[in-house]
Amino acid sequence: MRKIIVGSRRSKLALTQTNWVMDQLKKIDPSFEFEVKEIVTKGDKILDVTLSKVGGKGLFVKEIEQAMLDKEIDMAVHSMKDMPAVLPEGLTIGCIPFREDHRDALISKGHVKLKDLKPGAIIGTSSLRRSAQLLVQRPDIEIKWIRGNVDTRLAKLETEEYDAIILAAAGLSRLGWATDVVTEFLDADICIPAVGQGALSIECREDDKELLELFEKFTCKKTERAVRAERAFLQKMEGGCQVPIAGFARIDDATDEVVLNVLVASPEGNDVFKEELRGKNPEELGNQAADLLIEKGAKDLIDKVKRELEGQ
Ligand SMILES: NCc1[nH]cc(CCC(=O)O)c1CC(=O)O
Repeated sequence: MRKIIVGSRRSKLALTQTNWVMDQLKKIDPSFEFEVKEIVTKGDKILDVTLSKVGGKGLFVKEIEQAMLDKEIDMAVHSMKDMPAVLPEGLTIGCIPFREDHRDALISKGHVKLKDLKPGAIIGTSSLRRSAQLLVQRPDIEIKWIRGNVDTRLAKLETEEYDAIILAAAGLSRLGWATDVVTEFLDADICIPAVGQGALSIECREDDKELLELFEKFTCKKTERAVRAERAFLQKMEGGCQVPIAGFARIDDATDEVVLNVLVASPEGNDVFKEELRGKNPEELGNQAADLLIEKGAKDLIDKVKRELEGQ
């Protein structure tokens, strides 16, 4: 019997996801034992600054990865969308389980839909991706940054001046919120999700054969293929948090192709580069999608936003 130490952030969402994965793995092979080790990451300590200004995605993941390399922990469960495009040497995403809801959800006071919100309505989000795409639909609304975990944000909708907030549907359901809190699920034609949104990433050391063998039985091949296309796109696009970038792929069962929707936009939603591509090979498709956006001018946009940030 091998005891696996599972590193997790201390947030309710992280612990819920981690415990769920541990239960599932235990069911698949009862000869493994699992124990959680909580790790407080930099991203959890910084609560009052926009994430993009303090170093983006990696913040939630880096310290957990270091603990894995140091063998203090054996594996970790992350929200796929929090994973940087490139992993440190020696670690691998050993398992991508079945992805449930990939969509963003609008939650508004009085259940008013996006198209019916009054002009000047205040929407809470701290995601450039969400704000840019909302502004494309509704240039007359106002975006106000909001921070905190999912439950905190829902509380702020009640107590602060927000008319609506946007959250990932997957996070809500994992935390036990019934779908009726959601006013409107936003489909990819309105708001393309973040790369990996709704999916989980189970990370371990590359040479941990035993765990990798176990993970194989918990992998969802379709989700894995889709996420590989999304992440290839992300990597090629060099997307940090500074520029709104979105990518979502699904499998078309009729043709067995990966269908990838991607977007790069200016923060205000004035310039939008958006494409849908299909193909058999996920990595090729992701690269192709990035090349296409770059050719259309998305790279200039990214460089411009980077220069503006550096000049600040
Ligand atoms: N930004 C933080 C974050 N990281 C993962 C989720 C949960 C959903 C998911 O796994 O994609 C959330 C909450 C949210 O965006 O509403």
